[in-house]
Amino acid sequence: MDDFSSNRYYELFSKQKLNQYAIGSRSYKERLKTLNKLQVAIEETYRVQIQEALRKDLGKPVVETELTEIYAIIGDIKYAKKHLRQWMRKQQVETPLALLGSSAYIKYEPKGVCLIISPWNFPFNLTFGPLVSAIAAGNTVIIKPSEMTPHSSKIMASLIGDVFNEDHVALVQGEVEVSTELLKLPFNHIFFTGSPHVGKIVMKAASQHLASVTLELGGKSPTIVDKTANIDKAAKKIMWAKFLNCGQICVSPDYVLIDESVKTEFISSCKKWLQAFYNDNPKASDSYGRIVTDKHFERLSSYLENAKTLNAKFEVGGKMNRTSKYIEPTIISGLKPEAKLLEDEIFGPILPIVTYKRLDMAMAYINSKPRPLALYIYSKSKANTNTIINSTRAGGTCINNSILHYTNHNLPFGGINNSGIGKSHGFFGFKAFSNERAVMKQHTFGVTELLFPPYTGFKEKLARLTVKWF
Ligand SMILES: NC(=O)c1ccc[n+]([C@@H]2O[C@H](COP(=O)([O-])OP(=O)(O)OC[C@H]3O[C@@H](n4cnc5c(N)ncnc54)[C@H](O)[C@@H]3O)[C@@H](O)[C@H]2O)c1
Repeated sequence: MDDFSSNRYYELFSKQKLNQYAIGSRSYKERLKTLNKLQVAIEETYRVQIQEALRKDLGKPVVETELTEIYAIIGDIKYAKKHLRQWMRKQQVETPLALLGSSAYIKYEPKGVCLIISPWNFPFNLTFGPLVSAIAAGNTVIIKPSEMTPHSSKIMASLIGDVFNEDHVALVQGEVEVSTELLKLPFNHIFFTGSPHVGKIVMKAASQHLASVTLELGGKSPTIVDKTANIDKAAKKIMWAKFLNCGQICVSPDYVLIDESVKTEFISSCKKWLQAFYNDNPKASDSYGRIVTDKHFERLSSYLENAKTLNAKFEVGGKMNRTSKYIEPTIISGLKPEAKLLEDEIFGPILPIVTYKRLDMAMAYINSKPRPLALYIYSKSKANTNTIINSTRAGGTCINNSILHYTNHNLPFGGINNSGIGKSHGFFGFKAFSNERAVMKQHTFGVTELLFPPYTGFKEKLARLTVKWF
């Protein structure tokens, strides 16, 4: 249901604006208490409701919900709780000789009133993940989840209402108009997760108030499989990663670039693993999801039509059912460069296979496209792996696996240019929602005072000395 009223948003925003200093000055222990409250609500009170909502919105199997939504958020909360005291501490920095008699530190202070706009593919994970960073950093927050997963949004609204006062954290539901109205408000920081297309709209709106932004976007994440790779293991991991959440993951392997000499072996291993994962019948399998909306189903089926028109080879799958929004795990080779599957981010259970003759050709292909969020490498060769990493650019990379770099809280998560701006997770998320305030304190007489006007010949010599020696 749309919660659409610009006055209501202005009121909410104003309440949070007034309250931000009280929230921001809460102690470590108080922030910890808030994180604990959120953890209990997710882990205990709402756990079953979260599972049910995701089953209704995305046909998500319970195991996937547990791992990719509940475990992911609880992991974020636990990590933040473990490190928060240290993150909140003043970070002392060195003092250069020229500033003798002073000391300095960095204070991570809350940015203020923040907006989180989240997508539908992991509705809980991608809403609560940034929220954990935002509240750990001491901000107030307005959240706008995706309209495409209404059951999840409803549960999140209820959970947020239970845990927070609305002058600290509030959730508003609705479609594009709601985001548009919210984006008119002078937020201190906007954290957006979604498509590059909408990311540009968000950045433009943010520029009106010079709000800082974190943009977690998408794009085509390539997977290179070279001829030294363990082909069977690579196929197993890629089949898992590609068809998890029906391919509707920002870091899903979008397409495979494979040495032409190992393509046949790879495809036959892929077939074997798909049969094993889904008992040779994904449609009847509890382990396989569905496409989120009719619109996305139509988009994906148009890609398959386009591939057929261009005489591509369907190595696996291709069957669809409009009513249940089912698309079979599908692998396609022999695509012409102009195929839609090689142009748009797929975000669905279709895997194009592109062959290369030489590794440098694979890298040139990747570098001819916008910079990806993730680049995966399957190889036993250290030299090949290093060459690929050094000759390409990507938000993140996983070697001999896919997706899992996302789950390590010690790594920054985010894209580069078209795939995103800024980083999240762990300390990087805390930093995204903090202003790094530079504080310098003069204790005694400062050397710089010797250089105050009037500028005598002695001071000129002193200035030269400073440039030379300090
Ligand atoms: N980098 C990441 O962490 C990450 C994670 C998940 C998804 N994604 C990306 O998100 C995309 C899929 O998600 P989606 O379809 O929900 O993305 P989307 O960009 O269509 O929507 C994301 C959010 O923006 C809002 N929105 C849509 N149009 C808007 C507009 N014109 N103005 C303001 N707000 C608007 C939506 O209501 C939703 O809440 C893919 O590109 C995927 O790669 C990125």
